[in-house]
Amino acid sequence: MSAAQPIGIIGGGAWGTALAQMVASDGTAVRLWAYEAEVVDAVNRNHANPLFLSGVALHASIVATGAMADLQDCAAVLVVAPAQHLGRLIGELPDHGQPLILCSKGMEQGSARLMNEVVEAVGWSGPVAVLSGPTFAHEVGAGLPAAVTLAAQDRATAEGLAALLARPAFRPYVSDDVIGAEIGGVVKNVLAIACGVVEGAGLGQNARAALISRGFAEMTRYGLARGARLETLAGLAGLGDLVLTCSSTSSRNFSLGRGLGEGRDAASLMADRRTVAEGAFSAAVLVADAGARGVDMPICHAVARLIAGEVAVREVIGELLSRPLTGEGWNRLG
Ligand SMILES: NC(=O)c1ccc[n+]([C@@H]2O[C@H](COP(=O)([O-])OP(=O)(O)OC[C@H]3O[C@@H](n4cnc5c(N)ncnc54)[C@H](O)[C@@H]3O)[C@@H](O)[C@H]2O)c1
Ligand SMILES: O=P(O)(O)OC[C@H](O)CO
Repeated sequence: MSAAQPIGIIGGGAWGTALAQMVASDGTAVRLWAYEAEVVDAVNRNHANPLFLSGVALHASIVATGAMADLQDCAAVLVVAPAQHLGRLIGELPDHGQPLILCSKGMEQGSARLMNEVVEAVGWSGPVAVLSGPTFAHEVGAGLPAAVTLAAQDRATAEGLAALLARPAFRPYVSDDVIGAEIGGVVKNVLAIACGVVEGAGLGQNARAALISRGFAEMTRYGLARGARLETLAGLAGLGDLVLTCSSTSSRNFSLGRGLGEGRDAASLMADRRTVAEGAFSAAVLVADAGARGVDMPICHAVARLIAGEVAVREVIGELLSRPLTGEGWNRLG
């Protein structure tokens, strides 16, 4: 890794573009791979990405490309593609052992793989890290302060990448808990949909707070079952991101849930959007994987059924409220 080399980014959506802006804020050269030719064109001609991050004047050191080979000499590559496309895109990136920093928050449908497991299956030869935390793209793009978890199995790798990415308004906290950092992001997206439903159905703020607390218990049960550490789940990538995403209509997951709570159906809500609400793609595979591990996730299960159109909002709320009374501890399975 050398500071003189450019930093690569795969994904010209809101988050990839905001990260490009953050990295370039000290003059660092950034190569931004984007799927849409119109994004490549707008970044290179107008230093803007009106399709995904409007209103941000991008630094001139950000150069966009549609050719993955243009990222091969980068010091590190941030991977910010939607989770269902990540494996395919990394397979197109020339592998010279450069570090990958996974910034997507999702689980692969079919395989139930977390993003670091997808990369492992591709056979990437270099170090792999996960960057996750409470970070709305439009705020980071505007240069507002944010803190994230940056996790890699090898602590020296995490520290090196944290030094490469840290900026005055962007503060990575290093960790060696890759699984915990990923699970926080996956589960909070599903729970944010549930919180949106609570808002859309007008169930009140008490219900929202209860859902965040019981949702965190689900995140913790599942995370611990997969070997994550409690301190990670209670940190930026877990509870921190859960609180952010469950509290704001800036969240695409929350706003999808709000539409469901207002009585619209998932298929039409999803068809209406260009942006990705990862929780809609992760919910079913997450609860299936949790079930296979003997972990009960009733709120996430309710979201999966709503997304699939299997149940109406009123019905699912009635089911959740009529579950048998139980203890509050997060180590119990049910
Ligand atoms: N937006 C945020 O605030 C934010 C913050 C943290 C993490 N994330 C995560 O970052 C990831 C990317 O989200 P985003 O917000 O940057 O995206 P976005 O919702 O702004 O845009 C959609 C993205 O999907 C891409 N895309 C669509 N079809 C594609 C295809 N067939 N192949 C490859 N790419 C395709 C588009 O090019 C675009 O980059 C997600 O996993 C998300 O959870 C987002
Ligand atoms: O808009 P959302 O719901 O994808 O959330 C964006 C980020 O993950 C918040 O940290």
